[in-house]
Amino acid sequence: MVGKKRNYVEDDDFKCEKHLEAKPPKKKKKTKNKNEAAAKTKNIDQASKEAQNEVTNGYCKNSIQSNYPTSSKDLSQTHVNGLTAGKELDASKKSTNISSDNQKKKRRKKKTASDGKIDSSEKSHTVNGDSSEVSTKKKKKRKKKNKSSEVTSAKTPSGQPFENLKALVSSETLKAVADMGFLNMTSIQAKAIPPLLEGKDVRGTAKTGSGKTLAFLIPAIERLHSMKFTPADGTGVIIISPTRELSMQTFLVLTKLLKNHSLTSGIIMGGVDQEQENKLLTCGINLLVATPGRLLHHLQNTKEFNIQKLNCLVIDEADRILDVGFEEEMNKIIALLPIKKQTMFFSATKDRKVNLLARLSLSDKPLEVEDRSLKKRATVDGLQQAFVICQTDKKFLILHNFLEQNKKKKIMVFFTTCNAVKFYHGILHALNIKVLHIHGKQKQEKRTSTFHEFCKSDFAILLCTDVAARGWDIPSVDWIVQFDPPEEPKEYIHRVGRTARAGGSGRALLFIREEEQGLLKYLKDQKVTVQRENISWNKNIDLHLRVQKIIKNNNGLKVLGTVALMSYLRAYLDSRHKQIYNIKTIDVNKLARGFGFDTPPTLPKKLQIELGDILPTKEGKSYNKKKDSVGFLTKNVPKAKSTFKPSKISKTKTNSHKTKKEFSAKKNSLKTNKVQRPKNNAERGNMHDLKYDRLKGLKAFKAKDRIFGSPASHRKNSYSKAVQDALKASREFKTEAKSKMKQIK
Ligand SMILES: Nc1ncnc2c1ncn2[C@@H]1O[C@H](COP(=O)(O)OP(=O)(O)OP(=O)(O)O)[C@@H](O)[C@H]1O
Repeated sequence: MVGKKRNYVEDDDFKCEKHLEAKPPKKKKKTKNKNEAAAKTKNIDQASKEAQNEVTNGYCKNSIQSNYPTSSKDLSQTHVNGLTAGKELDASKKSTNISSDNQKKKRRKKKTASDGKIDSSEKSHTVNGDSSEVSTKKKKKRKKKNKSSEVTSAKTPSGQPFENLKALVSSETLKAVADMGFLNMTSIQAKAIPPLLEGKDVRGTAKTGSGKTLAFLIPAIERLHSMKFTPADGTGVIIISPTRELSMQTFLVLTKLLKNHSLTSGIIMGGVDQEQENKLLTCGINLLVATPGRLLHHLQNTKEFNIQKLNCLVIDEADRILDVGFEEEMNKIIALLPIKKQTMFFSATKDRKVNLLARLSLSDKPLEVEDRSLKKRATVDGLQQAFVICQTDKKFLILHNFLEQNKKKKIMVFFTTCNAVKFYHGILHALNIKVLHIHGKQKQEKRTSTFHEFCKSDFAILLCTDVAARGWDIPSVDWIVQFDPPEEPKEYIHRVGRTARAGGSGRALLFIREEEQGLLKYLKDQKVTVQRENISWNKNIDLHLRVQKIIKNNNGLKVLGTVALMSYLRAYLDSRHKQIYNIKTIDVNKLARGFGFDTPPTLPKKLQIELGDILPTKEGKSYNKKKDSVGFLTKNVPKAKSTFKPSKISKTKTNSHKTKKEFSAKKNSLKTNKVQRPKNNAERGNMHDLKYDRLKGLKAFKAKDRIFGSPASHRKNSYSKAVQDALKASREFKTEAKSKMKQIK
């Protein structure tokens, strides 16, 4: 039972760090031989594993964090990497010192320079201790891997040190921050932490990867620490994040910061057993990280969820929370929370909707804290951005070429729809390119495991949707490729923000069609500079045929491709930014080729009608003519010249049905009757009567004559010969039928 004041994952996480700390260079230096050292490490590993199991088992019963033991470990591993890198840097510094000493000695001994080099490297091996056991290949890998960490250390913010907060922040928190390897505050941290510690409401905006998480977590922890919060006080801080992965990430940073505190922390989010979460909330979670939907559920249904003493509400990526349709939930959540509380909003971009939310939840006008450099440039300095203009059918060829050339890189490739991610994952897999994929329609377990696999990898390719665009702090991502431009233009900034984080460097490549260049104007307005680049794809001409073959032989992929193409069109149809994404500019043939189809697949009628409505049909210039040439849509949708107008029938389903039926009935009757076309109005009137007669029978025809009091003979003379013949035939038919009936009787 978790009744004591403690952080549930703390032990698990802490152990991970201990495990790493178990191999300090000094200890290794002392060991006499390699075997002894290896045995020692083994023992430590085993001991730590055993202890870890105990902890995990102990908490499995009571805490929700036990759902993510591996993820916690993995993530903490990646976070701890920074520390390890720091140590290695120190070690390398030592080794250089030693090497220079050696050189002096060698100079004294008049040895050759090359000898000196060898010796110095040998020395550095001794200093690093365990590195002698590591193969050179591994060392190279590690060096590469730590590149970004080195950059991070090199570019550690030169601002105020965290030590300056000594008077305001507890020693427990400061120690944890120091243990995380952070000495100086980033700009947003230096600006936001002091007013937040004073209890002010703050709306913070700063570039991606600038350390916003610590900026809101430190004051939130300090607030509860100063109030001596215990589990019996319930929840004092709620941190809302838009995605599950971001929640987990924030939660892990939180657990690191709470390492020396007795405050409790927990996480609730979609895709996790609610019963377990109920138990967790019953225990009293002081700092709670949550996704909006699940938080609302517990606020409405879990009686034990105690928020009476709620002090602080943090909304991370506030604009995204409203974008992804959580507006209603957020309004309800805010209505259910105590009015008197401190509120913090953080994001890399601003939105008008956030103003609305700010007005709803902040008691006074919030203090605007903004990274000054945002006014000059919306993205970080270490980021190189380029765009390539390509036609829809060439996009995949360029991507394939790009991935082939960057096999040893860590790459994220963004798509607009889940179906596109699934489809291209299948195709690349069939083309023997190993890729990971993540999207919103995946089960949570799969999503989490893929996320951690990508985090851990030195080089890997991750295909993803915008579910991965916000807040993910993945180490050493080299490239952000946007295969589809973002549906929401401001999402561009968040996508490219997954690289060049914390002072590091990275590159981004955007694929756009010529007609989508409106996005560049938007980006320019947002102070994002993107350079044009030309990328070759000529070598890949036969790739298109290979993809076609794959699709032909794999029905699953064929279906996925069709669905992905449909989703693409749907996204275009539904886009709010018609000035950038205009359906009229899409050439469906090229689009289909981009999805590996020779000719476009048959689309559902509903979508056909929607497309027909939107695309120019009168002129029949581009779309219809092109479609006709490959037979696309011609089966089901009439041509522009036809009297049948889709625009009329698309209003309601029932109406359209009627009109269609009437239309085809008229057409069929005209065909089967083979009646001559009427030459003048009089004849047209007679024709109508004749058709009426044919359709409804002679009886109805005569009854009509009776009603109007005009015998059929009255109009006889004006009838054309064909009409008279028809009348004669029907009369004959009638008498014949009568006589036959008599015979039967
Ligand atoms: N003071 C600091 N010094 C050095 N590195 C830091 C500091 N604070 C945070 N970091 C590191 O910077 C990286 C980015 O931090 P964080 O995820 O908080 O950024 P963010 O501004 O929230 O980004 P995003 O807008 O993408 O969510 C993390 O790896 C974190 O460990």
